[in-house]
Amino acid sequence: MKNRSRNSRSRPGRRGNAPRRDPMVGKEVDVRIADIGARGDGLAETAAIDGKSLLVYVDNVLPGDEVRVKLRQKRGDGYGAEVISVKARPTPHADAKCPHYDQCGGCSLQHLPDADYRDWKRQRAVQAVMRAGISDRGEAENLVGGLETSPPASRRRADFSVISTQDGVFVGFAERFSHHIINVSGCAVLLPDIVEFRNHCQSFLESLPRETAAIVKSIVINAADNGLDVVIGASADPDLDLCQGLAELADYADLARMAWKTGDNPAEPLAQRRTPEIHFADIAVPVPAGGFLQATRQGEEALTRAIANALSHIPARQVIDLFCGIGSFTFPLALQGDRRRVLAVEGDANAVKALQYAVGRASAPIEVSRRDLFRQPLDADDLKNADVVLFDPPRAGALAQCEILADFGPEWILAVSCNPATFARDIRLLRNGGYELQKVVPVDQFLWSPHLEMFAVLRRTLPAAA
Ligand SMILES: C[S@@+](CC[C@H](N)C(=O)[O-])C[C@H]1O[C@@H](n2cnc3c(N)ncnc32)[C@H](O)[C@@H]1O
Repeated sequence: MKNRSRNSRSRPGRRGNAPRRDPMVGKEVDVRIADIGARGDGLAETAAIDGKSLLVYVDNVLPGDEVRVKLRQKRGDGYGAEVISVKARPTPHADAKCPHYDQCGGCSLQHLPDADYRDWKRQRAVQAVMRAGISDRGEAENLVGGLETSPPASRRRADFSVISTQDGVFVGFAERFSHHIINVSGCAVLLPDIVEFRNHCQSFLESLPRETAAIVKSIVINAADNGLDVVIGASADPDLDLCQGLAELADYADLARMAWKTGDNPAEPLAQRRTPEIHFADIAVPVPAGGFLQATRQGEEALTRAIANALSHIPARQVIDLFCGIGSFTFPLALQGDRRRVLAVEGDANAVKALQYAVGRASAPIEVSRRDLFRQPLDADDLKNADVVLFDPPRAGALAQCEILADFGPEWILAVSCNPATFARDIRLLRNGGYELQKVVPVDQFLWSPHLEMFAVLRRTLPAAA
């Protein structure tokens, strides 16, 4: 059953200005899939239509597939398109691992045979290295190591959207090609505890009057080491009955904590049995409500291992950990292998507070600083005593900081990135400043999706600016 959201209704008063319908939308064409693009869709070129061939992006296909497609919506320089019929599939598609695969917009690459999937992901890293300026494919291939993949059922964070309509309650992810939310009562990538709690939430919301359930808009779940940490996002505050019902649900599911967040207000705890904690290098760190965690424990371990391997060749006493969050890498940097002094820098107040608390309890050689690294990156003076800088920015990358590192960075830089596009831009900047890219490790924490994390080692080969 579809959920009808306000977004999908036509808006009165705008009809007179409605844009003209694109005459290409709805056309049916035959295509042969040439490749899988960066967002995971099949890429194909149509035969000439009105004298011009078009690029189409097709979901759920493999290179070599011959399919008839219907053009849906304009997308960049081409059109998104939907398969109407299949003429040939020279490579058999892999069986879907998830019951919602046909509908869910989440992990769209389950139909790739495993070896092809792994190769496609690794090639995303090779392409990013080439976009960073290493144009020789052989050289780029040599720099990129094997893909580190997380297993199914290991994702420890879920951001579910929630919508309650006359057709029912929907707690899940957006459907492919639409804003409709589908119920994901089973999920091949999430930890089973998260899926089970999602199912409890749906039943609970279905038991409420519709206008009460309708204030709930999202459910964010982090799996801490000692239980689930849940934040319910809503458009209004809960009344006493709802608070009571939710506290009972939290108790029944043995959650570590449940919090409520109205609009942009801070999350307020509704029920807490234990402070949610996560361990880095055996140090327990309290997890802020809805705070950032690496998506899987295995992914975090792969990145930590890659950092440790790099540092085993680098004599480093002073390390700067930029965009450090609650310290996934900070504690291993300070406490594993050679002990090092670490300056850990982060913009989010809750993350800084949690990290400071854990550093104090562990008496670790770590100084924590809160700073907006987009507006106020570390300058030459801040960087002068560092042997190594590690950075792990959000998807936007670390442009402002890399501009300064290119001129004044230390001998070694370790870069972690969750976005191949900004990774390429930032690494290019550093290379132009005199760094050599020595190694890249691709880390797959988002199984069967186009997302990819990368770790890179860079060494200065030209002197820093005076
Ligand atoms: C990809 S996470 C990495 C966190 C940490 N390294 C880890 O592995 O857990 C990016 C971090 O950058 C922080 N961040 C985002 N924008 C920032 C900014 N402008 N200045 C400083 N930190 C920022 C986020 O709060 C988040 O903790």
